[in-house]
Amino acid sequence: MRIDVDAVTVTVAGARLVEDITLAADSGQLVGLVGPNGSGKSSLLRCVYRALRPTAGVIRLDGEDLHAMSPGEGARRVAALPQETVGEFDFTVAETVAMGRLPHQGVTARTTERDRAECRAALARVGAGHLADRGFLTLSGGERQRVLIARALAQRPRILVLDEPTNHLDIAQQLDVLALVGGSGLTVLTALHDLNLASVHCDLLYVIDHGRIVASGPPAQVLTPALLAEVFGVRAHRVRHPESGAVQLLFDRLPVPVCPAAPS
Ligand SMILES: Nc1ncnc2c1ncn2[C@@H]1O[C@H](COP(=O)(O)OP(=O)(O)OP(=O)(O)O)[C@@H](O)[C@H]1O
Repeated sequence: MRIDVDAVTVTVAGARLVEDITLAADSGQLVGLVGPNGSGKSSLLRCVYRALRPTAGVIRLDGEDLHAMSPGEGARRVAALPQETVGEFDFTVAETVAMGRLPHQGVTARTTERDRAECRAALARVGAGHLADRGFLTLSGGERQRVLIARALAQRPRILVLDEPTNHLDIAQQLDVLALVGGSGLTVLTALHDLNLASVHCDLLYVIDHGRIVASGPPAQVLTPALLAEVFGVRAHRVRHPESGAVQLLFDRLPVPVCPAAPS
């Protein structure tokens, strides 16, 4: 399923968080959103998983206005892994993943054998089948992250929205999660801070700065030293991965400009 974000602006309490953003992810693409802290990545993603409504602009899924859909219709198409998911209640892992099936259940919310099978399969895909009976709140950060990805997969969406999915994960798990979502066949829109992971795994990158898209394209075209200096304030050296040939980056901090002293 294709997603088109068309001229989306988000204003909250007079603050413009996202300004006139247009981007697209084609069916099956893994599209990365990169940008400094506070640049607006989460705010844009929140619009795509409908935690926020754009102040202007429209988001379309295969041409249909996402925000005109019912909550159930939206949830059968888009699943999300928000940046920080705070669970107050001590559900088991199996119960947590089962919440992903709610959009497929009628008003009775009756769990079927198919729901249970989908949940078991989703947990197995993220290598967390053995955690099914554990309390969610007893899990490590990395285990929680995998369970929440399983919940999103159990939802059987067409589009997956991930906000920093590699947070809390060790390096092997980071690589596994991105390979998993990249090979899922779903259209994936993800915020990522690790530009080297983004370079290897994303088909397309959008760079966001101060709420606006400032560059877009295939990673090797986008991640240039000039752009990284301007947007992130770092000096980047590009090297090629010796086996895959993918662009990888080594960083130095650029000197932070010193503000001239105010006249006394
Ligand atoms: N509800 C809100 N009210 C006011 N300002 C907000 C609100 N939500 C976010 N912001 C501000 O909007 C800006 C963009 O925040 P956002 O979380 O979208 O950035 P981000 O790129 O995801 O950042 P990070 O990489 O640190 O997660 C920040 O300055 C943030 O403080």
